[in-house]
Amino acid sequence: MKRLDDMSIRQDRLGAVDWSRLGRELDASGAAMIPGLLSADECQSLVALYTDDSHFRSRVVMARHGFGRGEYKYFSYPLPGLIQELRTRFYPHLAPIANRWSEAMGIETRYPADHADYLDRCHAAGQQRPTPLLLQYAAGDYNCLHQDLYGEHVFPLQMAILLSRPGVDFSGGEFVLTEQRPRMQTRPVVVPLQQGDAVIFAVHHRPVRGAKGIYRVTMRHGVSEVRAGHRHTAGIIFHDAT
Ligand SMILES: O=C(O)CCC(=O)C(=O)O
Ligand SMILES: [Fe+2]
Repeated sequence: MKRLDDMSIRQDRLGAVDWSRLGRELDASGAAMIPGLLSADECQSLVALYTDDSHFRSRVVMARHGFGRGEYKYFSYPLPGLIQELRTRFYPHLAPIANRWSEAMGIETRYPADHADYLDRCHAAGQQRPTPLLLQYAAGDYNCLHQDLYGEHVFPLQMAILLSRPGVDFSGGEFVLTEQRPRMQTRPVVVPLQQGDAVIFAVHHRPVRGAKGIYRVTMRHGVSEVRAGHRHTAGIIFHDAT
């Protein structure tokens, strides 16, 4: 297993991401998958970090807060190399989509091209604590539908990466999104992730073009019950927390 700080995502894997497809899928449904973003080795290295508390600022037991069942840990700064790299290298591709969404929804916020500049804005507003996290679920665990909001500043897209193998390490535990449309019933979406696959999705709102113009839908995400085994994920949120 490689040491995480020596790791850097292979250029070809980021180079292989079809950013225009990603943008089209996000515009159409509020979520887009990136198959095979991380190797099995990289996934295992991230899972192995979970038990080493020197990497984390806090641990949350979900049942204590009514969030579901299972637990997660927020990384501390400096982030492990791979997580830092994913966060800074994805952001510039997502900021134009975020800006397009702001404009479509009539929101004034615009996002700078570089993640460091966006973090400066969060930090100046008192959102200084890192939000990337690792989640761990055992049989019977689940994650209630939620939105990862941590203050006034919200970057409207986030990423989750499945680190475990469905059908081998765990069963059940599907990544779920819901979309609540004005005056309509809520639409569910299941994202069929394999180990190393990432999903980019809307944090809380996204614009949808309807017959009478653009309207705003509310998104939530969660995880259905894990039926057997253990499931790990990495979450990358682009705003920091108060
Ligand atoms: O475990 C998952 O797939 C969901 C993780 C999550 O809620 C997040 O990354 O924000
Ligand atoms: Fe989440």
